[in-house]
Amino acid sequence: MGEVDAAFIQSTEHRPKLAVVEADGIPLIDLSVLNSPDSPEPDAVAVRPLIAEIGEACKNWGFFQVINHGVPFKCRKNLEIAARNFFALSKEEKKKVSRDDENPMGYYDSEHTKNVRDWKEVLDLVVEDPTLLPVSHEPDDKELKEYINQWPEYPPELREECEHYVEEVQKLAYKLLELISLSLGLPANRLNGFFKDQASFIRLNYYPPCPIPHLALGVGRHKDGSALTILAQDDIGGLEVKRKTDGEWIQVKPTHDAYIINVGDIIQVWSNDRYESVEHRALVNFEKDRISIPLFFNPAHYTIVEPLEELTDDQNLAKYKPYNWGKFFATQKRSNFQKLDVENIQISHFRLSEKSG
Ligand SMILES: O=C(O)CCC(=O)C(=O)O
Ligand SMILES: [Fe+2]
Repeated sequence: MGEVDAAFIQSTEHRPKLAVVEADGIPLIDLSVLNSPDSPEPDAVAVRPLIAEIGEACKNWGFFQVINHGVPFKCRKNLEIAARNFFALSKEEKKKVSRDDENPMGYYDSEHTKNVRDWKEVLDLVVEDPTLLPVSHEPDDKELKEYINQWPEYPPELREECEHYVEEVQKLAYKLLELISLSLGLPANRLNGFFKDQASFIRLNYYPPCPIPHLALGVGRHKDGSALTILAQDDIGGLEVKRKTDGEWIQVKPTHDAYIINVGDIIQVWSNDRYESVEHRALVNFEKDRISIPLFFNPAHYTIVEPLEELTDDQNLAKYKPYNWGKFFATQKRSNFQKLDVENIQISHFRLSEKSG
């Protein structure tokens, strides 16, 4: 294995199978009905089949792809190119915008998922600059800090491309939240209100070629703590989703100009488990590098996440205790930065019934 650090090696059961599993992929959903010139109300009759399709995809997969989503292709392509140019810089140059204890936004190449090192480099940015989040995971510590973006000097266009991209993708996020609300039988705007002081992040992921793709992962298996994640991947492929029906790891084949949408932990809790946040991971490639760009759509730090009252009653009791989103996030960050010997915080820790998540 030469000089590869043992911290990257997955235990046997978590190593990827590199042989392709040909199987039913995640649903591909066409949003063109939303883009018709008279832009229909989200609850118009013409949109109902789409709402049903989204509801089924959220219930059965927790993951789907969308096409004809309204985000201009050029805007995504430009950000991808700028991201590539950033990651092509020397380590020394990239480290000028390293994240640190003071500012958790920036560049890093040493993340661990479930205590195994990920084969990736990352630039993390907040969507609202600055974004307020708790300083500490301690429940009684009310102090907040500002998360601030560190923009690299090179390539100079990265900032503008990123801000433009975020603006466009957020429109898609709000449309999807409306459709998801409606699919749960709620008013279209029921979920959007939580995002007023949103603590959303955009992450530029870069996966360099890897000499041991059968032993390591770009990102180890995990669920997103977000409400919703909107992911752009390039045409290399590598994302795998754990299929709910049989626990098999299924590849998400790159589809031109599609976005991959996944239900995060927060929607799982809001929906009282009608929709589930599903495990996923990213494989790496022996020859090729890969870029992916998730936008983690999160509510304000002060949001108390709990099953929505409209979705619970005497027959369908709340399955989770309320939790504070900012504290959840701060706890997660704490165990990501250091390689802690504790299990990362999960929504299952707030579960009221016996079933574990
Ligand atoms: O690179 C990918 O395809 C997935 C990345 C991911 O799941 C994440 O950054 O949370
Ligand atoms: Fe993820």
